[in-house]
Amino acid sequence: MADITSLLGSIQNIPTPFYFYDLELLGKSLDEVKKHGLTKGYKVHYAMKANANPRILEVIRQYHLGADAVSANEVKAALAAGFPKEEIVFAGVGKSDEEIIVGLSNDIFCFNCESAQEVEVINELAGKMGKKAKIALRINPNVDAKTHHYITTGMKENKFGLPPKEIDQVIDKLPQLANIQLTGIHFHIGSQVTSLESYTQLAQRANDFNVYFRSKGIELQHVNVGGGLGIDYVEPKTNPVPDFKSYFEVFEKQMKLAPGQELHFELGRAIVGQCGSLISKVLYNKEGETIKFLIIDAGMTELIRPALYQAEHFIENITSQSQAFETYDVVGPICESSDAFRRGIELKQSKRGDLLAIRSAGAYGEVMMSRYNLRDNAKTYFDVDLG
Ligand SMILES: Cc1ncc(COP(=O)(O)O)c(C=O)c1O
Ligand SMILES: N[C@@H](CCCC[NH3+])C(=O)O
Repeated sequence: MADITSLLGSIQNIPTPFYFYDLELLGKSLDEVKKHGLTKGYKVHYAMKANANPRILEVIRQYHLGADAVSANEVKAALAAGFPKEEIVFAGVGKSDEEIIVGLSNDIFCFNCESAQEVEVINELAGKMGKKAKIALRINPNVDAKTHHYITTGMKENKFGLPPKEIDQVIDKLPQLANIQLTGIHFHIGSQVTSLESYTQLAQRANDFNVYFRSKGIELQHVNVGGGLGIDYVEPKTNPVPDFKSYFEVFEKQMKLAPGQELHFELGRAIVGQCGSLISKVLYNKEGETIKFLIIDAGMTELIRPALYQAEHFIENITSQSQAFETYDVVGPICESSDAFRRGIELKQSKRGDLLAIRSAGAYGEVMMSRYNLRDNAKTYFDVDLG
């Protein structure tokens, strides 16, 4: 495996902090997606919001995944990376008219719609352009994803998906919407989901809705069960590839599709999460009354997940020669108290100049960087270019 620890000789002069991507590991995850998902005839649209680095997109495209975009710019980035237009889904709770027009002009596969009003707006814009837009309705399945409350999306009352009362409203209106073709239904229960039981419930709810639409005379071409499969943030080195086999098996066992109906997925984090590490240098050791701080040169500007969701990423000192361990709070340089990566963790004794690897940073890392404090964006490096 082309991990950063085998490339230390090549990275000594790279300015920190930087993102390091292990494309070999990315390939291993994609091999599993292919083996347990694609070969069963499932369509997987990669959720680009997790990581839209062009090199990452290029690798993912080689495995013939489609793209799940949530902005016009993501649609454009998918096209630029070579994803065929008929394999691009455009999702998102608040698509602007301009963004919808980008999707329509490019004849993308489908818009995942999240309100009755959005369906009408797409119909109107498509009409003006002389097009027929394919849509899927995102339905709120009311399934508890048992994940952080900031990233659970499928419960009864939240901004995502159609509230149940709007489903019939859309179905009843369909005959008047001449520029809309309803081709599917869509669900997504949340992110970093580790309970397969939640997916079993989702599959059962998806079956119920599938039957309901058929009872209304609507033959759906696809059922999209979203993404959200979680990764192991605690022991990323033991479990570098998520258990795609068990994940896809849940749907294989549970889904009752009509003949010819396709099953679609939108995975992001599970595909790219473990292949990225944020590499940062120790700037200072500071001793409080009881706490030993390691002040490092990466902060919430490079990886916001700990500050935003109290997420805990595995951290290791990859250059220390010491055999002794110490307990540290690893904190960033930003003027915010929440700018802390981990508190009270054991690391090899660390000193100014040592390099730390913050693991599992391939998803929602680089894409969520900010320039707060006018910091420069971290650059990205790939295993295949080093060593
Ligand atoms: C609608 C939708 N689809 C797919 C995803 C991808 O999720 P994940 O990266 O957790 O697989 C998300 C993000 O949670 C989402 O909101
Ligand atoms: N950005 C979040 C997840 C949100 C997923 C997008 N719907 C994270 O880092 O975990």
